[in-house]
Amino acid sequence: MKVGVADTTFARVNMGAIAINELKRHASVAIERTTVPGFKDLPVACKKLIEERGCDIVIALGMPGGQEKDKLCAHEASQGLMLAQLMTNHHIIEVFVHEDEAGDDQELAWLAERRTREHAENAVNLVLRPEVLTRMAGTGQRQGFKDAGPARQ
Ligand SMILES: Cc1nc2c(=O)[nH]c(=O)nc-2n(C[C@H](O)[C@H](O)[C@H](O)CO)c1C
Repeated sequence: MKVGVADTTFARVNMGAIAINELKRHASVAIERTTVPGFKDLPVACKKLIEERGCDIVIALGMPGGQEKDKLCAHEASQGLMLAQLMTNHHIIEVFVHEDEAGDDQELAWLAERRTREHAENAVNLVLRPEVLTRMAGTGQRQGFKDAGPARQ
């Protein structure tokens, strides 16, 4: 199995390094990494990781800033990532941590690390152990902040 890790220089946390560290904790996988300036550059970077570097799945790591134009661009980048998935028929796990989700730098660093680690584990499970995800169906998992948990009647 080969996992692609695509991250950005715009992000204020080294999310790529965290993802690689977490991937190695869960499986013996080959890893291909690429770093681009910002999240709008991620879709083609992910497509190239799949088509040219043979990745089975890619983790796309980005950090939208707090301004309105950043949020609009994040939506566009997200659509690009979905298109890249459909064009390649491979999963690209989008891990975006919005700067304004956190109250301060410390919480931003914590959130980026938690969300990245949890999604790195999801990526391994999606390809190698899909039954693990099926066992967690409907359990209200969240990546980063606390899980929502299952709804009760
Ligand atoms: C407005 C803007 N906001 C962000 C952002 O919040 N996060 C991010 O990663 N990148 C941003 N960028 C840069 C674009 O994603 C891209 O790198 C440039 O437009 C060059 O293609 C832009 C242009």
